[in-house]
Amino acid sequence: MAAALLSGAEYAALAETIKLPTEAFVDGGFRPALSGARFDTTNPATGKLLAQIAACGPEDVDVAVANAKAAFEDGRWSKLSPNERKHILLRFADLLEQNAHQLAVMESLDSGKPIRECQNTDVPETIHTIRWHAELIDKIYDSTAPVGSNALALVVREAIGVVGLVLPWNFPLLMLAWKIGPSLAAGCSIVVKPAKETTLTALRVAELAYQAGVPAGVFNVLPGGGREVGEPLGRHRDVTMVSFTGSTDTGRKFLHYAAESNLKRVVLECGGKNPAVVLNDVQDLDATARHLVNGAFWNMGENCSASSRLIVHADIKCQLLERMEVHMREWQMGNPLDPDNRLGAMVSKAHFEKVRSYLEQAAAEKLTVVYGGETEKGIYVQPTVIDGVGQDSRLFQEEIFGPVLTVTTFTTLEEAITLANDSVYGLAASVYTDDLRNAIKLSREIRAGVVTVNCFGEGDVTTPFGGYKESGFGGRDKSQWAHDQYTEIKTIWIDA
Ligand SMILES: NC(=O)C1=CN([C@@H]2O[C@H](COP(=O)(O)OP(=O)(O)OC[C@H]3O[C@@H](n4cnc5c(N)ncnc54)[C@H](O)[C@@H]3O)[C@@H](O)[C@H]2O)C=CC1
Ligand code: BAL
Repeated sequence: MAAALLSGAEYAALAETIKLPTEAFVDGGFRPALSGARFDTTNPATGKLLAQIAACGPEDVDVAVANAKAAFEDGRWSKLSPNERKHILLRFADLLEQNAHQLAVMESLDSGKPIRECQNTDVPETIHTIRWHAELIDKIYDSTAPVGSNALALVVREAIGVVGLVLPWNFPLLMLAWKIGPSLAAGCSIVVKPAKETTLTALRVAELAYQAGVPAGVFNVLPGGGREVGEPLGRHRDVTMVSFTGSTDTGRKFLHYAAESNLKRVVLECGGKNPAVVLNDVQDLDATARHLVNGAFWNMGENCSASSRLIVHADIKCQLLERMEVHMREWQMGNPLDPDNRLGAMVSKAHFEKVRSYLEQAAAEKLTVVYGGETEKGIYVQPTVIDGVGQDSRLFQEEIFGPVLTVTTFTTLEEAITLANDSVYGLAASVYTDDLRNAIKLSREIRAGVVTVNCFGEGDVTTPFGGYKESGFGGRDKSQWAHDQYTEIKTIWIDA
């Protein structure tokens, strides 16, 4: 359950009093980068300096991985019984819950996300994810193979070893949870590399895990850049697996790092350009409009599964856009610490400029801006709907990762399927129809890892999340399938 929202004044007061973590977390304690280097982290909504954070490098990766490996090999975590790990992780979830307001404020300050989302979604989902994987771990059975009576063949799962978890900035807490939940439950030791833009909550979470009883060396966090920390982790020979969420371009690099080092397992959760297909049989246009607005603009569209391409039957486009406009008026934008706001700031000036460049591209292509289209204060982007976007437009093909929804029309179901699948990505899709046969056909024919019908979402912790095509590689986050990522399968054959 989410903790109750505070008032804007209470959040502002809390923001002033929180002691922000600034050091790397290695071997159970905070320590500066070995080089002594630091980088500035600012509040994107105000541009004000929040903290100067340890800027780790390859030498810090070596130390953290050595500690993680020592912890894995001596078994202080990996060889505890699943039940023992479960109890520590449940204590960890309780500590997260006790610090819910603090974590929500840190997340909002660091990323520009609206506090109401941090408090109502990111923090409670993070806690729920840790609890769910903790509860799962002592309920997964190993197997016996169907061999003859002269032997016993066991198929057992074992933790994969030292895992590098490389994170994006759009859901700093939740992506951390999706990866630490199953990896810690399985018994792995982990080295987390948060995005440089959003480091704070990962550091605090590691401290809370240690306080809950996760032993020193098991959960390490190294702030720093992709080149300085991400690449050395990806290339380290003692790292047996990397789980990554971020852009497809960077994901590709981890495959190179693995190929050029120790063939570590690589799991990638990358970009998306997700279609929302609306058929003209849909009865409840208002509910459809509400879901579409949520799908496109939740988290400012900084979401790999955002419904960013509306593919709508030509007959109902105008009515649908009118209904959507009504809902969009409810999405107030501004100070992320004001709980009335549903849209906050873009995560960084650089990302703001990227999103703005697509608004300029729309103008260059002479596309019709139906709603929004403006920026505010050099860091906010209005929720924007752009009509008449053809398949060849960059706006149709490229991941904008901002609050920009393109609109394209179709007249036949086959045309809708072709448009939906016309993407290098295949992460998520939504279909809106009251015809069950059409719902089944579209759900089956759209090449995406998650398809929602008459709603937008990513399922919950019980359902796997990951993509087809260039959206993903190697495994799934969430659900019992996430455990597959972090475990090896071993055969033990015993002759009679
Ligand atoms: N799938 C998703 O959820 C995300 C997608 N993106 C997409 O990527 C675009 C660019 O955002 P970025 O922050 O630049 O994403 P990114 O993919 O570069 O960053 C993700 C993580 O990879 C690390 N990294 C970056 N370069 C690396 C390298 N050469 N070797 C190892 N690690 C490296 C980063 O420090 C960060 O921790 C966004 O505009 C968006 O389109 C960004 C974040 C999340
Ligand atoms: N929406 C959760 C996955 C992601 O955006 O990275």
